[in-house]
Amino acid sequence: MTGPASSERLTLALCQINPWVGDLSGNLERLRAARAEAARLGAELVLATELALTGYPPEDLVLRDSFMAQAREVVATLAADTADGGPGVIVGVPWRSEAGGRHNAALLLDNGAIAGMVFKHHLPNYGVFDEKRVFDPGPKPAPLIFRGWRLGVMICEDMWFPDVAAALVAGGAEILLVPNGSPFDLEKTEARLDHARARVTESGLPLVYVNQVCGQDELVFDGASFVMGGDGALRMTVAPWREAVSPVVFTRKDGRVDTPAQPIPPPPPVAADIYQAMVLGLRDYVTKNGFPGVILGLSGGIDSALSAAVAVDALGAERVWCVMMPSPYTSAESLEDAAACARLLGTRLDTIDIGPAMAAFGAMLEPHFAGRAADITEENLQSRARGLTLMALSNKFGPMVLSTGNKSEMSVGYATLYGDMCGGYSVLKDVYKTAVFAVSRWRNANHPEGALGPEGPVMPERVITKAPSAELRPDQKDEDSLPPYVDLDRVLHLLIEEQRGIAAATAESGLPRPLVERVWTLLQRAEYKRRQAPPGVKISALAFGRDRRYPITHAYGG
Ligand SMILES: Nc1ncnc2c1ncn2[C@@H]1O[C@H](COP(=O)(O)OP(=O)(O)OC[C@H]2O[C@@H]([n+]3cccc(C(=O)O)c3)[C@H](O)[C@@H]2O)[C@@H](O)[C@H]1O
Ligand SMILES: Nc1ncnc2c1ncn2[C@@H]1O[C@H](COP(=O)(O)OP(=O)(O)OP(=O)(O)O)[C@@H](O)[C@H]1O
Ligand SMILES: NC(=O)CC[C@H](N)C(=O)O
Repeated sequence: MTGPASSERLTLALCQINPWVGDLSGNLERLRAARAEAARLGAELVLATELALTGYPPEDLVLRDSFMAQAREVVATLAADTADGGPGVIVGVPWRSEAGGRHNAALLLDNGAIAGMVFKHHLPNYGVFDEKRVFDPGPKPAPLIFRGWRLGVMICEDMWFPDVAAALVAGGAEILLVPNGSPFDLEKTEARLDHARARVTESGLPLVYVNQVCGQDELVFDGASFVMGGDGALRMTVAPWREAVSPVVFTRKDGRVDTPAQPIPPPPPVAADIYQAMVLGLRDYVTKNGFPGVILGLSGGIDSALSAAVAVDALGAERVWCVMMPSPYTSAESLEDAAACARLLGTRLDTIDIGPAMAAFGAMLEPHFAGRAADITEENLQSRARGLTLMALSNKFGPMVLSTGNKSEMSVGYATLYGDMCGGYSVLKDVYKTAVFAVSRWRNANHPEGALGPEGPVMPERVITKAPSAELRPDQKDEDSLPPYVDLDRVLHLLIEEQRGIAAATAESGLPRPLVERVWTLLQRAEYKRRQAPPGVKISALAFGRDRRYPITHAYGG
């Protein structure tokens, strides 16, 4: 089916795959498999994602000469494959130019050789990106010539500005091809489509956008590749959150290049995207770091219930181990709810009473605490007894501890260092508590595509409707010490994602200024805790960590 493209027709395969950062030989095999599938589907050209041969983002790995040398060897192997008369490949790889620059490059491989290359011109250096640290910017590219077609390749960020597309148009490009390593966040889909449409409107050319689908530390990439016609209308979308090799046939007629419109499904609901991001982020973190599974404290509360559900959907019930660790303050309701969650999810549930640990620490510290009333110290001891227990089980049996704190808690420091903050990874870290409720409801009513967990509900309704409580003292409720979560989350969103000051956040939220001031103070004061928190999936447009880098020590008052 394959062979040279006819002069009027080009079948291109969008290669939405999951490269592993640093696994060059594995990525070579992934690309070979995708190319074989593309050939089977009749494609003449495979469009892979940004830095597909090394995985994206490779960060400081590219500063190593040995890494760059290995990337070159893998390119030579893949280029040699294309001597078979099958599809050519446009593949992303870090590349040293003749002049010695280190570039984020896309290479065209065809007929057994490197047939052309472009270097990324705009290196993103904001938010989670640090590309200027490791790459040199390339010149504005010229179109690559492939079997009689002039292909305008612009790498990810290069689509976000007009100048690269303009240079490609000036060079006679007929189609714009955009390989991406574009991380998911809740505002990203719209931004990508807006930038793509702007480039199409300026150039009149069709545009092919292909993105990787994977989890990489705190980033998750949703795929969501698409093709846009020269009129700015979508011609085809690739389902997000899973790998795919999707062919698209372009025809050239009367000097215009186009592809027939395919049905475009409606975009998924926000809760579905948040859920799928957490599932893929956790699955790839656990799998790529070689853990047999995860272990977590299941309290009967909503955070651990949702974290457990995500873990089961990501890894399968047999790789998720839940532990209920009651104290004298644990209610019968919590014990029942934890048991019901584990039953619905089909996971193992052990019960380990932390009463003996509390008694032992109480006795050890008693002479030293003499004359001091019980306070938050004793509450934190309970949280730490649980953290210690989970860490011991992790050490003995190998599963990674899954941390369960959400973004509302991480914002205000409502979590215990070396206690419930123990863990290797967190799925809720960038999800506000109000979204935790919404996503839990969504999962109880839906079975996500590809999920390994149950078809039906994953937690009893009562877990969603009861008042959140840390149960660290009798009758404790979160809202005794925090504003109601709807108010807290509203203010946090204004202060964090919207970057408002106290006065603006007060005016926009309509909430009392002292409440906003208190949230601001808690937010600033908790930076030291966040620096010690485990990594977690970036979901919002401004996640803690690389995206929002505030000093721990500062005197700015908001
Ligand atoms: N700037 C800074 N740099 C470095 N360290 C700093 C620091 N400021 C305080 N510290 C240190 O941090 C420690 C205090 O932090 P930590 O020991 O964690 O304790 P702390 O933040 O005082 O208390 C834990 C909070 O989390 C809440 N909690 C706990 C457990 C579960 C939940 C839940 O529902 O999810 C909520 C609990 O109700 C309480 O409000 C002290 O040792 C203090 O010296
Ligand atoms: N009794 C318990 N048994 C097991 N784990 C617990 C228990 N209590 C707390 N944890 C662990 O500590 C985390 C912090 O929980 P806590 O109940 O203090 O507040 P939370 O943030 O409301 O969480 P959740 O909604 O899961 O209860 C829980 O998510 C859970 O992983
Ligand atoms: N890899 C990149 O260049 C990513 C930057 C781009 N603006 C995006 O997030 O989609």
